[in-house]
Amino acid sequence: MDARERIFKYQGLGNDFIILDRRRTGVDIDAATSRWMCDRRLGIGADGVLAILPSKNASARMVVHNADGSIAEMCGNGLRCAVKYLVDHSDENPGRIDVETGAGVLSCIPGYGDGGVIGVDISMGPARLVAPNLPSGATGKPFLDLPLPDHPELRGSAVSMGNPHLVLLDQPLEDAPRLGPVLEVHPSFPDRTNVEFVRVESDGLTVVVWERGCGLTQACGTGACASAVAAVLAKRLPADAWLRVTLPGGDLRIRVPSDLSDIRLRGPVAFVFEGVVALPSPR
Ligand SMILES: N[C@H](CCC[C@H](N)C(=O)O)C(=O)O
Repeated sequence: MDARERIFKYQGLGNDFIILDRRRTGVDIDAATSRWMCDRRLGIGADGVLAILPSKNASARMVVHNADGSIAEMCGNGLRCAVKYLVDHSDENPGRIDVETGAGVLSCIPGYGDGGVIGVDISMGPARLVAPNLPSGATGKPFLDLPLPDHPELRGSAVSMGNPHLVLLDQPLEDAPRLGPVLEVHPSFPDRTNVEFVRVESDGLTVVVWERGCGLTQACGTGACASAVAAVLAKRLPADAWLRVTLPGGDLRIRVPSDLSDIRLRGPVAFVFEGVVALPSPR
């Protein structure tokens, strides 16, 4: 019989994740297993799986598996879920938890309420305008023009939060289902990309995200950060201020320092359920 193990479902603004705690064995899951787990009909259902593994440099290491089985460097909503899970399963209420991610070791500050951790404030590290997972032409310019078959040339901002983002300021939000899948696989991005459709408002942003490896999601933490960075670079919103970013699932708060050195992300998180699943042993 396949090995049975406990799984935990958490969500941040409706961006939902299955957590697998593999700190004892250090064994991650493969792409086929994460695809099955995320399948909302044949499996458990989620935008992704977060494997919690041992770390030499932090309390734990988080590996982000997208619903299509691909691995992402970083996930802002997922990290809030992982931090709540770690506190829920410890005897303390720490003031800070460091977690190792594909974007480095990130410091997280849990916010406590009646139900334990109800929100997390993350120092997301730097936003990068030049990175191996961004277009080679993205030489630190805030904008790049993307040739697209049968679409007027799009002007977007390529921003890496560890994972790649193409931010389209003032692109109609309703274009996301049509243009998102086309831009996700734009050849300028070596490892595909997340795509943000952004309406800039006087006091913040409204954003719809087509996520790499997931499609449309209710919220995207790194996407909210990348969108705020693009708006600050374009001088449409102020640096060094907490900005509202409204997504279909609700609001996140983002703070972009003028040097882009450490982007701050603040938002809610919730436990959904715990279960037992028979996972195929790793092939
Ligand atoms: N699909 C993303 C990872 C999840 C990011 C998102 N859920 C967040 O909260 O940052 C990628 O392939 O880069």
